Amino acid sequence: MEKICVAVRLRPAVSEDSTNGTFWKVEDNRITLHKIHGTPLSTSSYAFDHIFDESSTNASVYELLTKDIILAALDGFNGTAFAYGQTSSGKTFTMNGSETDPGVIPRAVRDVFTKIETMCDREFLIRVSYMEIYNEEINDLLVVENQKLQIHESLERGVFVAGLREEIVNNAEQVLNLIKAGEVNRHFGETNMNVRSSRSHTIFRMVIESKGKDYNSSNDCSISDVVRVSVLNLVDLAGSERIAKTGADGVRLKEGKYINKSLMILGNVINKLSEGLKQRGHIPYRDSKLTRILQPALGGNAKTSIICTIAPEEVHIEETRGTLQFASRAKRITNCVQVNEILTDAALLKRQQLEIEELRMKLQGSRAEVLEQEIFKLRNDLLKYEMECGKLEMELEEERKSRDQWIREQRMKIENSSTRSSSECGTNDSQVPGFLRHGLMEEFNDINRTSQEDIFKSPKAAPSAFVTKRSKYSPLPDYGPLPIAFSNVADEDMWLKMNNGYVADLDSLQTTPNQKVQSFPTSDTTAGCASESDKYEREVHDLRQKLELANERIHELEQKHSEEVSTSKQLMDEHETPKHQETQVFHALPLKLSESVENFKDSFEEVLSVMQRSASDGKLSTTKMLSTMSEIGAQLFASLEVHFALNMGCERSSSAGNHALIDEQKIFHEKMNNIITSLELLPESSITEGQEGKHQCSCEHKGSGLGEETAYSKDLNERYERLERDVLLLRDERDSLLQKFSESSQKLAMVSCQKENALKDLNTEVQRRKNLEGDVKQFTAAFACRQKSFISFHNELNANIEKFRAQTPISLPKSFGCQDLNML
Ligand SMILES: Nc1ncnc2c1ncn2[C@@H]1O[C@H](COP(=O)(O)OP(=O)(O)OP(=O)(O)O)[C@@H](O)[C@H]1O
Repeated sequence: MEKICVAVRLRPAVSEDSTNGTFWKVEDNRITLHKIHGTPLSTSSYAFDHIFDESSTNASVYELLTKDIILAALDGFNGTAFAYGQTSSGKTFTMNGSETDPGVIPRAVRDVFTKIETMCDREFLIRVSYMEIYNEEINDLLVVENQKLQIHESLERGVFVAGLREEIVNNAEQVLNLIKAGEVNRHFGETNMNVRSSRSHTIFRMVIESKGKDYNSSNDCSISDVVRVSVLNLVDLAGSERIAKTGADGVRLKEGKYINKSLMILGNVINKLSEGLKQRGHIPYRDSKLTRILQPALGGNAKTSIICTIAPEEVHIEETRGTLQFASRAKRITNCVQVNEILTDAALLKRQQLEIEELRMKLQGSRAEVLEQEIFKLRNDLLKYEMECGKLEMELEEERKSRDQWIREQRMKIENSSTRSSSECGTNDSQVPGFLRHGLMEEFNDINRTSQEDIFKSPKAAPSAFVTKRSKYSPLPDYGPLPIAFSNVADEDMWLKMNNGYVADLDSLQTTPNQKVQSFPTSDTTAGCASESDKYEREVHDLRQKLELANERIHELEQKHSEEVSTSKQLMDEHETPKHQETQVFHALPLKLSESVENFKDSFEEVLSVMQRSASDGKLSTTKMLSTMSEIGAQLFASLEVHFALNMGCERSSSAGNHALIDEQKIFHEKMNNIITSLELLPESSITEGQEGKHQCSCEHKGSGLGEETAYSKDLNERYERLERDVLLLRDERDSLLQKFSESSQKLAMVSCQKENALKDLNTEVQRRKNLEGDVKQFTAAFACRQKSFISFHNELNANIEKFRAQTPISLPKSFGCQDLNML
């Protein structure tokens, strides 16, 4: 990565009164706007790689800024140098120069050829072209007829102008003459700012090709076979202009618009490139022909330098600031520079031959490595598969055991029953009817045999569902029993043998169980292949049988799972019912309590109304009233207490609880009725007594009656307060019940959640088993696939070697393989 080199050149002032208020002052690599006789303006201070003041010469600009790029171009690096600035700021003067002070381009041309002469060890081929971009059209300055040329891009040449004349040149004079000729065709025009203003951007291009002179005939790729190609662009841009200042109209105006537009796009590209790599996004190179052609120089593979020319006049201060800001942004751009080397056909051939040789050397080792890796992979696969088989075998063993157990039980039962029937009927075995004796004994002998022998051989008869189920594994009686240990079967040797000899189509076995394994003998099939083939066929069948067993097992597990699911559901339902009842009770409890209170309230009101009546009739003495009230209160609270206790105790809606409540209600009613009756049946005497007493009292103690009433109301207040407290207590009680209810609901939810998790686990287990089954199938398929690929690889290799032997004049050793051919 390399930063673009940016310099600023201040042209000498062209008018006397240019420094009235401010002036640009150059100090080392910094340029600052100063006030006349005053301080520098810190906001207008810029630093660059180089700053050339008014007294600078083109020679110094070239030496410091461009020479390195020109020399690097001779070493194969792309290079670009361009001048940027407002109109009349000295771009053309810098690039082309004058008779006395040649500019960058003539100096570069001379330097190129001077340097070439010193590079005796290399041969150079230099082609030059000269073009302009005028009103966004590319014209060839060396051939007037070549107008409106198009830009193309190719992998080999990158971005290029199609149809542009490229002149092969041998010396500097030749090039300078071509430039001179091209200058004639260039568009210049007069504006208020510049009598000879460039109306187009010009690009002088040198394509420098070189290769080493010494030729080394050894096998190594000689440096003379490597060609360096670099492109050197020396660009004189048209200057940005303010129409008000240039006074352009008509053609000049149109030109000015094109110039400004393309410079604006150049500014955009520079802006984008000056942003960080992450932020920059799309770079609009294609928005103008200028940026498209300069694309490699801007953020691409080129060493680039920019000379920004500025005018010192105060009147141009804004344009100068603009140019300096452009230069500041350009300073942040980095290019990725590398030598451009291409190979001649001979070099390519040599390099490829070397590579082939290297590969050939490696081949022996690499082939073995590849095979080893393959074997290692297969071994791993086999290990996995063996583990799976081991698992299946264990399951199978369990099945066997359970079946044997079942058979033993059945045998015992039969034996018992036959003993019973013999003793009951007074017969012995010989007396059992032949068909029965034969049937039973035959059947269980068969079962016994089946349990002891190969489980894949079906019993002759099917005495139970269990054996019937197992009998479906029987249609392969031709094959031997399962190998004792599967790990002994498929090993590295087996793979090697198989790949040397034949291949079994396991895919077809997968779909058509009864089909025989097909083998494909090759030219070097050995006699032992047939027996090997049989062995592998058997193994494949065994594997298939194991797979089927696994399927069966999975099926059983699924059944178990579904049974468990249904059991769980049942449990859930059972759990739900009491929960529902509980919920109902909890909801009903406050209602019941309020019902009870309501009932008591009715009874109490009834008694109170009787008492009020009696009191107003004068039937009831205060003492009696008080004692009756106390009695009623005591009864009421006692009954309420009982009610609450019953409601709480019997909240699970037991009918006994309800009956007790009703009974308690009845008792209370009876008591109240008794009180009412006793009040209504008060003897007249007592009333009179009471009245007299009352009268007496009123006469004798006028004030004491008032005292009684006050005590009475006080008593009532107290009772009222007590009742209120009780109501509060009841409310608290109700709240705590509700609290308990919500806690219980939460617990219930937790239990349900646990239940669901258990169900999920069960499902996962089933899924896992299914996946396992899939894996086993996949492995079987991969097994077959690998066999095929080994055979085809072998055949292809042989064919390629034969083909190559026939085609190539180079005699190759026998070990030369197909990889060498691919490389070629
Ligand atoms: N460093 C310099 N020393 C002496 N004269 C200069 C210098 N720079 C520019 N000039 C003079 O200033 C005038 C304008 O310069 P030039 O034509 O190079 O400007 P330009 O930037 O190319 O303008 P345009 O963009 O319009 O083509 C010319 O007469 C040129 O000789």
